[in-house]
Amino acid sequence: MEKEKDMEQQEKVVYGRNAVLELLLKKPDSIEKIYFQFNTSHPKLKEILVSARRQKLVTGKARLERLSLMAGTTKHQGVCALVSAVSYYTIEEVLDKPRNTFPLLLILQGLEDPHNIGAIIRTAEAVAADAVLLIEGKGSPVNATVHKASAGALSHMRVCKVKSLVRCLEFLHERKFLIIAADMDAEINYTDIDLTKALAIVLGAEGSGLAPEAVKFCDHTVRIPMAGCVESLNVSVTAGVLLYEAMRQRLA
Ligand SMILES: C[S@@+](CC[C@H](N)C(=O)[O-])C[C@H]1O[C@@H](n2cnc3c(N)ncnc32)[C@H](O)[C@@H]1O
Repeated sequence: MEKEKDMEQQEKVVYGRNAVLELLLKKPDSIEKIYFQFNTSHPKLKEILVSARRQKLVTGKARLERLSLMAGTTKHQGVCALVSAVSYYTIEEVLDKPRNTFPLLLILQGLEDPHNIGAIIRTAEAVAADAVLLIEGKGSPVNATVHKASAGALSHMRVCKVKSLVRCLEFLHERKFLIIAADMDAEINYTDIDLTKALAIVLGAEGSGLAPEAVKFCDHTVRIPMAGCVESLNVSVTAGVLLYEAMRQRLA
């Protein structure tokens, strides 16, 4: 209970019809969830609901009262938005000011578990990667659990939210990036690839794995060999192995 309360305090709540609508129109990327009081028929609430559904923002009403209390008011006018504290970057912004001569990017393709995302951001920061990219509308948003699991790394690591995986990969190809996708069934061993040039690593989701378009638009799929009985590694462990191999090669 204490832990849950602590997590909630790291989240920001925006309440009221005009404020939420404004946010939906101007900064929809910053919204994690919108909570409604469905028994109201105010036209602006309907407008918010339609827009929220169009933008695939999950809605619910269970926590509305609690959120409005956190916001310090009960005058929520029937709607509250939970806003992430993270400011997302564009890939162009990242590449205009790269951290590395040959940038190193991680693309998380719809990861559902915020603990994994946080752990990956932590490792990405440990190797001074340039950015972690998320796909809009796929997987978990950057929420309080991600913040916590990143152990502060989120304040240093740039996070981008891209609209389309395919367009992102095409863009990176144009910028001469080598794109590899981590796949336990791949033929190429991850140590057999030169990871020293501009590099983007695509990681698949915990349950569904890599999307076919990730495989189609990457240069290589690579495997981390496994000797035991399990079918795959945890995705954050995969990220750690690949990022440290990239760092090892770059420092050699
Ligand atoms: C838990 S796995 C996904 C397992 C999923 N059930 C499947 O069938 O693809 C999550 C992601 O971690 C990466 N991964 C896990 N084990 C790997 C390995 N041995 N080699 C390369 N990538 C791996 C892949 O990107 C995979 O999509």
